[in-house]
Amino acid sequence: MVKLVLAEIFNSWQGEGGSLPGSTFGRRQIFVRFAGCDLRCKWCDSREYIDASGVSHWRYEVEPFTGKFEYRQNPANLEDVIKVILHLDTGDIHSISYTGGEPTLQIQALKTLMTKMKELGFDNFLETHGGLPEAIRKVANITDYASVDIKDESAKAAKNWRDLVLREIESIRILKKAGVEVYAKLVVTNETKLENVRWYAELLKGLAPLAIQPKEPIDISIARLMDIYRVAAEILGKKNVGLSFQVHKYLNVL
Ligand SMILES: C[S@@+](CC[C@H](N)C(=O)[O-])C[C@H]1O[C@@H](n2cnc3c(N)ncnc32)[C@H](O)[C@@H]1O
Ligand SMILES: Nc1nc2[nH]cc(C(=O)O)c2c(=O)[nH]1
Ligand code: SF4
Ligand SMILES: [Mg+2]
Repeated sequence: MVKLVLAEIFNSWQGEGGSLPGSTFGRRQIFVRFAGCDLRCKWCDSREYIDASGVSHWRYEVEPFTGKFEYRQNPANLEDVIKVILHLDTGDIHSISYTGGEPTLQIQALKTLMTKMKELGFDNFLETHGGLPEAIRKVANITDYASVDIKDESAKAAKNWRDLVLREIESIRILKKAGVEVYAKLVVTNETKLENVRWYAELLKGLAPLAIQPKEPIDISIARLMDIYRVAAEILGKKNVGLSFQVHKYLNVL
């Protein structure tokens, strides 16, 4: 039987991605948040879920936006997960979002769930750090949309940060080749270096658009954000860069 180590399932609006192609910002989604991550971004807002061994239960919304949850023990059964997703289907669901933690760490279970959701008529949106291109390859042909983070040096996500960025680019290449609508997301901080932004933009040129997302809570200055944007646009082209904010946090929804 297929098992998944999950954190939560809920129904909301996609709050990130801005207006770039590949973004599903503002669309209704059912979010499936996987537990466990192999990176340690210093500003991660899902920190309580990145050590999977500490996530004994997953929770699911009883009804959308009620704030009422029920809890089940991990690992979850695929059948229960599908039942919960279908119960949360409000009839206006654009796509199912797989996030985390890092969903691609449980690639076999993720692939089974994504395949099942396609069979049930849903589109798949993958939110990933992209650091595992070999895993990405296994789900590329059942993914409709993907947001792949490029981890900035200031995130201090991993020891070999440059290698991580190159793997993220490789994941984007694999997704694009499979026909996925993919964009890259860069979370920027007041420590983000312009020379690094130039490097990411060179790597992404001709490959995917870039959403620049200020780290929350926002402390980067507007002047700095403008500099980062301009440097990226000079290399990627004016139409291939945009801002993204975590709008769900302003709405106070999940
Ligand atoms: C929690 S991560 C899970 C998916 C995957 N592990 C990743 O990092 O892409 C979901 C998204 O939230 C973003 N994020 C997490 N914490 C953030 C923060 N404090 N400010 C802005 N974006 C944040 C991540 O960069 C990522 O794009
Ligand atoms: N509404 C909403 N939009 C989101 N976009 C990315 C999210 C994530 O944590 O992956 C997220 C999330 O947790 N909630
Ligand atoms: S990769 Fe994603 S889940 Fe993992 S620590 Fe970074 S932001 Fe959090
Ligand atoms: Mg989030």
